[in-house]
Amino acid sequence: MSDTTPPGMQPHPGFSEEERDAVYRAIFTRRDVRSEFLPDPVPDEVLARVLTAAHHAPSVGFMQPWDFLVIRSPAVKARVQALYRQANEEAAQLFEGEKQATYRNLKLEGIVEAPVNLCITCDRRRHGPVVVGRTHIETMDIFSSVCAVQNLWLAARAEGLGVGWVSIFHQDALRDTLGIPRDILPIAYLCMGYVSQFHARPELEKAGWLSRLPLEELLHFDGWGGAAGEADGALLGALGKVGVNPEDDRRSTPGRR
Ligand SMILES: Cc1cc2c(cc1C)N(C[C@H](O)[C@H](O)[C@H](O)COP(=O)(O)O)c1[nH]c(=O)[nH]c(=O)c1N2
Repeated sequence: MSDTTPPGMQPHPGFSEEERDAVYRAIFTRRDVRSEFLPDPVPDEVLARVLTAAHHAPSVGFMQPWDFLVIRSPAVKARVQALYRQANEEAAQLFEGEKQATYRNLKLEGIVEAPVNLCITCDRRRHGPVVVGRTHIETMDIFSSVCAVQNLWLAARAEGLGVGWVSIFHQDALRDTLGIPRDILPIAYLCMGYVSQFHARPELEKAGWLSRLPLEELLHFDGWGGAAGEADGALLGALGKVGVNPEDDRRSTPGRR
């Protein structure tokens, strides 16, 4: 197979069925984790793999605008958690009545329990003001850093590691606490570690906050609001057959394989 591969090209574009299924399994079983972290340390080889996966994300103009802060110090984590608590109190006030009570019952971070915290940033000036692909939409650098977050999140899931994204912070306060320069944007604060188990469905869905929207209702054909034509019927039929994730919570996937 590789005999005919031209230099600089990959030997074969396809995945075996098993490899393909493993990718989808990582996607469909990835969860935002807040409560199930175990204290077990994350081996450096594993951390190196998920960070390298993040660094191999796509980026506008190959800008690679990210940096990765690896936070393991309990003192730093405690300071970050204090920022979260203050912001979360402000957040709770934004909801009224029963919704506020439900909000207050949600656990929305695992900063101290997770053995590793990561902050992924975006250097908006990396490689100068003109970047291929970012000439008209300036926020493309931010989107690129988010791609790194997603790569890391999926790689972590494949490693049996849970990741929780915490975004309830004043951005400047987070910057100051972590010594991040003013011109660098903190994109994601992530809590990561091995977990006792992964929830089968998003926790916000389990808590009755919101549920997954039907994908069919989010599809538009040949323009915004475009209805499905005859040619689109097979796609709509196929959507219903995609095996995703057991809806049954009892079948939550074990953290370690
Ligand atoms: C940009 C961004 C920001 C946040 C999140 C996600 C993303 C993409 N999520 C996680 C979010 O609640 C979760 O992804 C959804 O509820 C769907 O659940 P699963 O990720 O499928 O488990 C999240 N979760 C949380 O507990 N505290 C938070 O501050 C945030 N912030």
